[in-house]
Amino acid sequence: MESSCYIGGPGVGKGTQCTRIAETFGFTHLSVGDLLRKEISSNTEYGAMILETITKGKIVASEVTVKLLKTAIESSETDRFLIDGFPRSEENRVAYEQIIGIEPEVVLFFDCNEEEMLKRVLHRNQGRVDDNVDTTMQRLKVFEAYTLPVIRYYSQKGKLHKINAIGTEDEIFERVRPIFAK
Ligand SMILES: Nc1ncnc2c1ncn2[C@@H]1O[C@H](COP(=O)(O)OP(=O)(O)OP(=O)(O)O)[C@@H](O)[C@H]1O
Ligand SMILES: O=c1ccn([C@@H]2O[C@H](COP(=O)(O)O)[C@@H](O)[C@H]2O)c(=O)[nH]1
Ligand SMILES: [Mg+2]
Repeated sequence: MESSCYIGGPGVGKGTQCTRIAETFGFTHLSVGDLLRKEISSNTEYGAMILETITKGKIVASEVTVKLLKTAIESSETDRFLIDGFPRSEENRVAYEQIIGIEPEVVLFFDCNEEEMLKRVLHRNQGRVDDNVDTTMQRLKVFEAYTLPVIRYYSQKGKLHKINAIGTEDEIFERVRPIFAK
């Protein structure tokens, strides 16, 4: 199995770029946020807890997210994955590595200022419960407190690619392309 992870603040453009990377380089795109939203819309045992956590901009317990990821990976016919929006905390990272049993080959960190991220979230228009100022401010705090340590970890391991996420979608994709076009 081959995998790469994509992290960055709210609305920075992870999903947008992941879609293009997956299409261009033949990966299966797994968005952990989408897996969680599916649990809400399917009213599963975790649905209510996930809705509350997402609405507050907090991080869902690793046991739930890793379980969802494991099921998605095991039910896929491919073995090349692109994991969008995960790991969001050191706890997530350790749980993933223990349960799935491997580390991602590369980790992309999309970097952008908070003002632009907020603007992108508020213009998204997809009816997401977390696309509002209060939740986004909370998500930015969670990102600093819990996700930055993950970024530091992968940077120390030499796996991190920091991508400047300011510019057009095409410009950003051209910054990503050389990582995979080997
Ligand atoms: N380079 C860009 N410039 C301007 N807007 C962009 C850019 N890339 C993506 N967007 C837009 O910003 C919004 C957020 O993008 P996207 O959903 O890809 O972000 P995300 O990082 O996955 O966010 P989240 O973590 O909240 O899921 C979307 O409306 C998208 O069309
Ligand atoms: O690993 C994860 C991924 C997501 N969440 C929760 O979902 C929302 C939205 O996630 P997106 O990746 O931006 O779609 C996020 O704010 C978290 O509340 C999570 O807990 N763990
Ligand atoms: Mg997304």
